[in-house]
Amino acid sequence: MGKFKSKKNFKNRSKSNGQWTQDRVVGVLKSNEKFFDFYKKQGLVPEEEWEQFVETLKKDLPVSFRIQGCHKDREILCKELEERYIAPIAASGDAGALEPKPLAWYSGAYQTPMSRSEVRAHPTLAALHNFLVTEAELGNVSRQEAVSMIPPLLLKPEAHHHVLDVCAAPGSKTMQLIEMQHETDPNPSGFIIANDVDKKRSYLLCHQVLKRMKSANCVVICEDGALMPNMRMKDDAALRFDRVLCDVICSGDGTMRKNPDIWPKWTPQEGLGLHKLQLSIARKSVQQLKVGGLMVYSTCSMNPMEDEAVVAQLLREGKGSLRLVDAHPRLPGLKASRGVSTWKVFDREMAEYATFADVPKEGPLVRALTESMWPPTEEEAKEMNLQNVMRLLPHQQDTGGFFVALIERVAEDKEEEERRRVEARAPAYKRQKMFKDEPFTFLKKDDERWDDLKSYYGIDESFPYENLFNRLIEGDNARQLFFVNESVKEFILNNMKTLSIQNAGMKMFGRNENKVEKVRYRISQEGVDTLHKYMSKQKMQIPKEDMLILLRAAGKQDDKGQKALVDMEKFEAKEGLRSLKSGSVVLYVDETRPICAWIGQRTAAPYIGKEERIHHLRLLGEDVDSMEAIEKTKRKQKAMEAREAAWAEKAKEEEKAAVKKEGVDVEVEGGDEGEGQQQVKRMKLDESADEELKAEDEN
Ligand SMILES: C[S@@+](CC[C@H](N)C(=O)[O-])C[C@H]1O[C@@H](n2cnc3c(N)ncnc32)[C@H](O)[C@@H]1O
Repeated sequence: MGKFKSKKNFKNRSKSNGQWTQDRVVGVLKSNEKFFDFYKKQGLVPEEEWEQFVETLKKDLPVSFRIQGCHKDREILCKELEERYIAPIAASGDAGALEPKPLAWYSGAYQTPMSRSEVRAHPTLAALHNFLVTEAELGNVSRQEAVSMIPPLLLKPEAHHHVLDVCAAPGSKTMQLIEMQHETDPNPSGFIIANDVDKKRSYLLCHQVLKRMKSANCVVICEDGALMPNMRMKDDAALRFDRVLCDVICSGDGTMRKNPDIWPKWTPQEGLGLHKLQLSIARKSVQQLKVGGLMVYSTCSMNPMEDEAVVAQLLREGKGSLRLVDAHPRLPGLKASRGVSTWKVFDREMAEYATFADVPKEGPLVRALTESMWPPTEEEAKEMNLQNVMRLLPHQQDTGGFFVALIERVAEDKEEEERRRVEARAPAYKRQKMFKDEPFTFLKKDDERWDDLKSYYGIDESFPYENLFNRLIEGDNARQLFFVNESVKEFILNNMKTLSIQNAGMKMFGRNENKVEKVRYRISQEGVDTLHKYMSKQKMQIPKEDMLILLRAAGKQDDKGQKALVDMEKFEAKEGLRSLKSGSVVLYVDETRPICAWIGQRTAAPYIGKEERIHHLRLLGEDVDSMEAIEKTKRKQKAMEAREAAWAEKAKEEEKAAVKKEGVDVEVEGGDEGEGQQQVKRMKLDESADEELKAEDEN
């Protein structure tokens, strides 16, 4: 349906009242008769709102974002955003440039009616866009779809809570949960277990969530949420969670504004096909909840098959142990429809089946459909209170479509308890996972590495060094040391034999490759905020002007393309700096904002990434617009090169496939592909997948 062959036909845009509308984008016709028929018949959208519903779905998704709730410089960032980036847009008088406005229901969150590509391309919004990109890379800003911010807000995790995020990648909600745990306590005693069944996506959680959030209380695991092994804490005590987020895989018909290719593909079959999987993930997830604990079940689909039908079956199976909490009063200012207790079941061709008994007993349908897909009886509906859930329709506040249910466990699930008791009696080897990961080795009391670090950096005895770990049995040679809080350590030690734990916490030290230095590890910027408070050596306050010299130079390169080192003579504090040992140091103007650096006898250089450098310069009052513009150009160039390389690779593959098809044995230039070439190819494919996931993560 609706695919256009020529690129010329791709765009058919018009602009009215300062708002873009699009009927077709990148070859996709934004229309689908089955979709319209299905949603009209479900009656989820009031008749008088139908036109507006459809019109909104056809528009590109507006850009929304929020400033990290627990960031120590949140107020400065909010002020910068308001005064430096938003106010000029409002003052520009440009009718096509619409400034972001605060969301009524979430402090620190904003939305502009403009789409991502419009914001990126509009000159008046260029500085804002660059600000968002830099700060999002550091986790200080989250470029997250507005409705996707709702589940963590309903869960409201507290600092001491144990939280499980069952389907976590790419991780925007995990980041929000981590943030919320840190809002009342900078060192929360609880933890967040972020899980995803997909290995690659769980790596993404490690690379983006753990790295960006710099938190000691998050663990990434890779398990099937529908078969999640039971988890334990000290003394073999069963681990039950205070909060569970079950943001399941879904048909995503609420994301059509962002993913227009869903339009032609959509049929009722998508929802039917996912219902069983969603139910099995949700069923296992709700079993992880302690009495009094809360679970959010959410989807970015508006289809009752994936939404109310799953929730209703959970309640039915819960036999009174679960209660549906009214989510609506918890977020005043948010417009949402209430859930429904009746809906219709259609097959792929839109044939309706009034009851499960009406499904033909022969043929594929009887295997595909289950009784749980049908609405509850009147009697059941009275008990279930499905009106308590939220359905967010795109036209209600110019967002994507979304569904959220807030479920409380009010009593133990007796059958589940019995299952767990039987399982606990099984011999330990039967409970172990099939594949072994690198073990987590925590530093011990007599660990030489700790003595080394303690004396070199003057780290106070009160620092919980036994919460540092590496991923090798013979730890002495480990490349990195990570730091976690006490409860994460307990979790890892009690579950690493049965769970596939990918990584945890923040990187605090990286191995020193420079043989001249007298210490094995240098300090990593990710861990410096936590560590520097315990340090008495290799740390120094410097004047603001010195810090500016250091950070400005960090972006420059010398003639040979090497990072430029700053001549020590340029610093006002040169005498003090020379009194430190050559190597890894922590420098600051204001002690709340330390940065890692390296000093030698004659030169110095910061040990931080480019975004971190821009961020620190911004906080020191420097105008960073031109630096961010340069970074944007570099990103564009890199993306273009990656695209060209991918096309070249694809063309080569196609050529090879065509030749093979003709039965001709061709010799690839330079001979057969060796293992090395194949490995490079695999790495390239991995990188391009990473880029795709990254793009998905950024709205
Ligand atoms: C809607 S996305 C989650 C989005 C995420 N919560 C966020 O806010 O960034 C669904 C995720 O579920 C994962 N998934 C699919 N089946 C799963 C299963 N059986 N167990 C755990 N995760 C699963 C997918 O890999 C996907 O990353």
